[in-house]
Amino acid sequence: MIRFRLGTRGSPLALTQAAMVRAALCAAHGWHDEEVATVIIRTTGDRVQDRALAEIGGKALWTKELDRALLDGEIDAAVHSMKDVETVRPAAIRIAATLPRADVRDRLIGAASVEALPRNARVGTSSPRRRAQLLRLRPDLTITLFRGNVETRLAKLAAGEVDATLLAAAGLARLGRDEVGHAIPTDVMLPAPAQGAVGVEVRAADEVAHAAVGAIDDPATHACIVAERALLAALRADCHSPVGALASLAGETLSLRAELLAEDGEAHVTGSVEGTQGRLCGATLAAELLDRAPPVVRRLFAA
Ligand SMILES: NCc1[nH]cc(CCC(=O)O)c1CC(=O)O
Repeated sequence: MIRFRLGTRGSPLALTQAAMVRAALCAAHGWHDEEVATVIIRTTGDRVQDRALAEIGGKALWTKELDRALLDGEIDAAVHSMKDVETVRPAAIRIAATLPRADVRDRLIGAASVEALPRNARVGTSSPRRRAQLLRLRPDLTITLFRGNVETRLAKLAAGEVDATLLAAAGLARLGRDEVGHAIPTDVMLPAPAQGAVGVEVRAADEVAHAAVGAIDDPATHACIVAERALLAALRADCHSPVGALASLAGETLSLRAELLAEDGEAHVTGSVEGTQGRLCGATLAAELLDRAPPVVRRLFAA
């Protein structure tokens, strides 16, 4: 008997994350593996491999089809890498759980550190944040567009298309590739908001699914993700914006750090805030950063 249907993208990373959610649900409710169905949903982002995602312009590249399947009742919940989830979600959908967060850092593959990259090295990434952060530290680098799932990128690197690339430690670890590359400390490069967090969304009106999924929520991770996403929302930014952000929780106190950059890293602004309320921390820090941002940075963002 199928008790619960989990929707996911079909990439190896997405399937691994869906399996983690399934295992957590089974452990929490005493269900058997075969009682949780994994429904693979193909998304626009999976089909478009050759252009920068930011260039396509459309948002919701990874979530639109999962949202539709969820709202149509084809699935009971959708599993996401939270960093790919749009800043503003439909009112009929809500985040019911985040799994305990993995290593939040990026890993550099191809050199031991950003400083150790050879002069004028070519680094492949399609992330505007990683591009801006790298160019800020190393204006001599050539950043080239790099797409595809984790294994594709590692293959392109091995084939010599670029000298180095950056990938999230969390994704590498989930694919059993944790030994690849070198972790970049978060004080050198702040990760993307919500990097390393797997989230599960349900229909806002589905109390049964909400309760079932809520049982696997990690409240500390959830609080941090709320703060980081609130910052993005206040900036009217999304996962294609040159923004790094990282929250941590000590007791009741949230600490949120963030960085906004110009596209080519020629200017940036960083700051931090502490508080007990994630949404307020995010909004406060966003306003404070916008206030201090150089014009070339400010014009990329909101308000
Ligand atoms: N944008 C792709 C994406 N979305 C989530 C992860 C990694 C897993 C995570 O951050 O939870 C990745 C790959 C990467 O950035 O290297």
